[in-house]
Amino acid sequence: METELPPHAGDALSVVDMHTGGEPLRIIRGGYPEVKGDGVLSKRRYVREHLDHLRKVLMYEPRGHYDMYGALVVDSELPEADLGVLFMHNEGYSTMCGHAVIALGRYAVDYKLVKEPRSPETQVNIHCPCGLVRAFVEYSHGRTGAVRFLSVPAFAFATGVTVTVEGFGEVTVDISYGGAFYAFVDAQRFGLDVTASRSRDLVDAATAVTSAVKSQVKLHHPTSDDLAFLYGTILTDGKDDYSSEPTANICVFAEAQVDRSPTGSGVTARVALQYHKGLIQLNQRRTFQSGATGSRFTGKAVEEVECGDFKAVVVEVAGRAFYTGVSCFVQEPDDELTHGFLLKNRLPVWIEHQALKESANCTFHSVHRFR
Ligand SMILES: O=C(O)[C@H]1NCC[C@@H]1O
Repeated sequence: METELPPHAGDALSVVDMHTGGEPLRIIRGGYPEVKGDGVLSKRRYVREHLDHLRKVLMYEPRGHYDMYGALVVDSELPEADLGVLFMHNEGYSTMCGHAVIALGRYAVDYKLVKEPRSPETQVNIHCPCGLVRAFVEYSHGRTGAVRFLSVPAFAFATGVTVTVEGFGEVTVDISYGGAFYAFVDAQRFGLDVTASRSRDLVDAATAVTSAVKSQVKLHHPTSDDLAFLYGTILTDGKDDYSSEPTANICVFAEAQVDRSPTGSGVTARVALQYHKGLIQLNQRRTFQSGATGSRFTGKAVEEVECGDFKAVVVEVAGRAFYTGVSCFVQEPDDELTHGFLLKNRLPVWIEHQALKESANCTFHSVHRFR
């Protein structure tokens, strides 16, 4: 189908839209300028400094929405990578995204970014900012299906850290890394239920925790300072002991953005945490359910590895992604809203004023790190 473009200026941006467990993924296919940089991490810095206006065009309204998520395929410096990728959301560029890896696995096979698809699974090596993630895409009779991926080394960073949370007092959290750092808290601490409470209440509690951890706990990653930041807070149903029943969680990341999926990097971090606490064994698979949509991923720790000083695990996460459409976006020079906008009603007022990102004049807890 040939699409006739309406009046516009500059390059049109073409995308393929997918969703994984309800979480959108807008994959940029064309119209994006060259991304400079020697490697995926330096390309991530480049787009942040030079091309951030295009993230807003594609993620924000009127073309996207507050919770839109995107991926830009880039060249990777790793010989074993089939593709590199940069992730984008309502606040910037994340370092890992499991729901995107699940969608990109299918996309890479369907759009021929890998040479020869193989049955029953085609391996797609995706170089994410956090490192190389190996995806395995079901492939049969020319059709792609479910995807599983093996994470970068994941580890419990600290458990039982008490922070002072605006509006809630002292809250004890665990912090774990699954390609991005998350704080984990049982939603019951706030009198909430991850599957039944109003999203607004879950967002307020999780955002307050994120803000507190960001200002009170200093994070560290053994391989790169670019990875050492808190991406969000995951509220759980507290069901961390092994069970064949699903356990639910909801992830609030970036600027109070709500993941509709069970969160691939969050499942990775949560499995690492459960393994660290001795609650699950290697190869013991658990099912993780999104508190937002009920969609499910599975996750299991498959191998013990080291990551700097940390005892880490490789986690396998599995899920399904689906195509929702293709679009071509344009801009008109006399449209005063063409650059994109967000309704600023998601953050609690006190956080908007205090600015989530402020890190100056913070007192950091020194936390016990696991070796
Ligand atoms: O599945 C994930 O890992 C991602 N979903 C949105 C937030 C995380 O980056």
